[in-house]
Amino acid sequence: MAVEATWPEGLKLGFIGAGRMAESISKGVINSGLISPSNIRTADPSSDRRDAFTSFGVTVLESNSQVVDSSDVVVLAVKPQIVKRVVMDLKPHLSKDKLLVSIAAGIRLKDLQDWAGYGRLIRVMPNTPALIGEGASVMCLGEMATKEDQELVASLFKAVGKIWTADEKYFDAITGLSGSGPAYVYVAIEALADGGVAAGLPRDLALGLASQTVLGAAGMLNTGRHPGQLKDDVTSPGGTTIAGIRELERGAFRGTLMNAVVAATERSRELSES
Ligand SMILES: NC(=O)C1=CN([C@@H]2O[C@H](COP(=O)(O)OP(=O)(O)OC[C@H]3O[C@@H](n4cnc5c(N)ncnc54)[C@H](O)[C@@H]3O)[C@@H](O)[C@H]2O)C=CC1
Ligand SMILES: O=C(O)[C@@H]1CCC=N1
Repeated sequence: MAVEATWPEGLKLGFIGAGRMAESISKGVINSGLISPSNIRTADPSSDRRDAFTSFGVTVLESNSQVVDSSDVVVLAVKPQIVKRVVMDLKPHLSKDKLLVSIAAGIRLKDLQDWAGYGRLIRVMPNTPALIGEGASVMCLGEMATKEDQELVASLFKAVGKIWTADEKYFDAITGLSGSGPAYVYVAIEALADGGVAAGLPRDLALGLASQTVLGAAGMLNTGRHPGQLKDDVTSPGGTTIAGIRELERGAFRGTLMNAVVAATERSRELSES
């Protein structure tokens, strides 16, 4: 049986950076009922982003150091390129009583540990469907992270979807698959809708059908059946589906998706080496 997500009463969660991923996680945990907005705080140089967080009840502070000072768990949610500077600026405020969680693509635990000066760190690769409680997240633990820290972060991300623990060596590939993956699916939905329009459907109907078809097809995996079996169930001999699949194969659909995951993995690796 799945363990229920719990969050200790009054424990404060801070986000350094109030961008899209921080918003997906915050709204996801608020909507799940795990944490109330009054126990979440953030800071961001963009007034639009500050206003966005204020609008759903999160406390917006003046500086990153205020977020750290007033939080027990601090999520680094800025772009990978500025993580080093941000963490080094925060170093005087960081100490072992803070659990630091990084969601930055391509930023390794050992670098974070050097910059932060301690190892009570957890690295997580989430994805944006956390917003609707359907996120896919993976974590790996820094040297000093405890079993309780792992459970706390598991609770946080379980409230917004599914969470796995994996060795850090897999993180570039995880980023290329589940971190970036929602975007590949949106491109596919857009293309399916365009196909419907090309075949004469009104745009609204085409987009509605494309979205619901992808949602329903993904939900069918909960039956436990393999995607190949589910594909065969749709595909009548000499029918319409095999005519469509033949075109997909002609266009190297599978190879193209595989290459997309590998290209994103390589980009994550580059970010970790820069
Ligand atoms: N967007 C996604 O689907 C995913 C993003 N990530 C990671 O999450 C992190 C954030 O990405 P997004 O939310 O997409 O980016 P974003 O650009 O939406 O958010 C970053 C935020 O940081 C703010 N910021 C810039 N400088 C700052 C500073 N010095 N201090 C505090 N805030 C500052 C920006 O104004 C912006 O609002 C990245 O490291 C990314 O690799 C991880 C998984 C998925
Ligand atoms: O595109 C990016 O770099 C981030 C990391 C995973 C998803 N978005």
